[in-house]
Amino acid sequence: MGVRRLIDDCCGAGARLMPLPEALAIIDRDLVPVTAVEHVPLWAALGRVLADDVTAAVSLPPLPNSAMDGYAVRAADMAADAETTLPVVARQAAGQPLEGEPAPGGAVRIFTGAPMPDGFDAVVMQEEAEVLDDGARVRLPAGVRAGVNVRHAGEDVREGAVVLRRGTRLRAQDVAMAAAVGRAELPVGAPLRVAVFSTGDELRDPGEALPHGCIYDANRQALKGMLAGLPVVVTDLGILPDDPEAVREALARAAPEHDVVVTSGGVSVGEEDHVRGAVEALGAITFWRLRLKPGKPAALGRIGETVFLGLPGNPVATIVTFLLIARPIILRLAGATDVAPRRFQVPADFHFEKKGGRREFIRVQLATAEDGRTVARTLTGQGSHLISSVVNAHGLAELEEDRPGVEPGDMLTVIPFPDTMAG
Ligand SMILES: Nc1nc2c(c(=O)[nH]1)N[C@H]1C(S)=C(S)[C@@H](COP(=O)(O)OP(=O)(O)OC[C@H]3O[C@@H](n4cnc5c(N)ncnc54)[C@H](O)[C@@H]3O)O[C@H]1N2
Ligand code: MOO
Repeated sequence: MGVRRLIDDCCGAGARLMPLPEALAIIDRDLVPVTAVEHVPLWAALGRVLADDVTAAVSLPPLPNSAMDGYAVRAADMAADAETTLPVVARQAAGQPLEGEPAPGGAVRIFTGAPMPDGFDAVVMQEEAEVLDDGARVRLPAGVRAGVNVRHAGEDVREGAVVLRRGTRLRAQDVAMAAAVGRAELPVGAPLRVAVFSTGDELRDPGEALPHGCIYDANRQALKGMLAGLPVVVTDLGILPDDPEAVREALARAAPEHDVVVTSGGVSVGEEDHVRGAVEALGAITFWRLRLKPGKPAALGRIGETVFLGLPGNPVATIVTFLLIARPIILRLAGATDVAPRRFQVPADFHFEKKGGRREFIRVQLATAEDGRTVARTLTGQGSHLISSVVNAHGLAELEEDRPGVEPGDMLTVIPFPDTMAG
């Protein structure tokens, strides 16, 4: 008979914990976009997921045009090794009709963005031109070659080209591109309906009295804050008691009205943890318990057509599992194609001993070292109950299951926090 040892930071007493990549593969395989398509004006499209490719109705630029305020010329009229003086024969401003006759042997006063007159192929910026006779003539430097300071038609975008791909989560620059190619509206996925609630008899909302043994509910605020950056409408269903009936009833009521229900707390193994049981009674659990730190008790399931996400109660575990699992799920259901968090390689500036065989996500700050390089640092303890560890961080460093720890100079994979959490 072997002697059972006390488990500190365990991988679970016997139970198999699913590795994170396996859980993400299930999400990839099983979850498909659920949102309907709606057409919205550009200002409402920001942050939404594009439901169809956008093709350019016009080339950008539509015509060859000047990159500078100055004088348009024909390179053939210019001396290669000497200054050239030309009469100013016409004027072309952006958005205005051409004034005068842009004849060969003359220069055209031109402004940034104005179309190049036919046959003119170079622009001298006005700082390099000497204006003579009150602007009737201009002396231009030697060596002006065809093409200088001219923007070519279609050099940015060709008419008919796909400029934005379906599945893109629209950023300011994407909306700018849509506008530039003439789109006033875009087809986007309807916002996902997401319900959020917390579980735990010990929880009170800030502003309420705090009886002995109680704490304020931080997780609902964290979840709503992180959801604020996603294409969703959120229903806040408040705090549920540690009571199986109440949890089951709340889930049964919320599920038909929402695409996703996210809970925090009550998914671990204690007899006060009722969330998983309620989901099993109403639907099915897809996975429960991951080889992940923090976040081991995270659960994914279904209640009817609704996706259920049970995030662990420790606040840092809630935040980490939201970023690693809930956020990609929500983006995927919303039709986005690029759903994985971005990862960057950054050298570590600290020593850290990793315990256990879970994939661990520690909170790091990105700082500038003395030699000017960006490095990852840790400032505080890493317990999953320590909210200051996320407050003082810019992102998560990912330590693979079999990694013994971190030494200064080691390369780390860092996931920066998304916008609503970034500093
Ligand atoms: N015997 C075991 N105990 C625990 C295990 C385990 O494997 N065996 N796992 C631990 C891990 S890891 C985590 S994470 C937690 C998660 O448990 P639950 O999801 O059931 O969460 P609760 O027990 O309800 O709460 C855990 C912790 O977090 C606090 N909490 C909960 N909700 C909130 C909230 N909305 N705002 C702020 N803080 C919250 C709660 O008071 C507890 O302190 O289980 C471990 N236990
Ligand atoms: O380690 Mo638990 O997984 O989040 O606190």
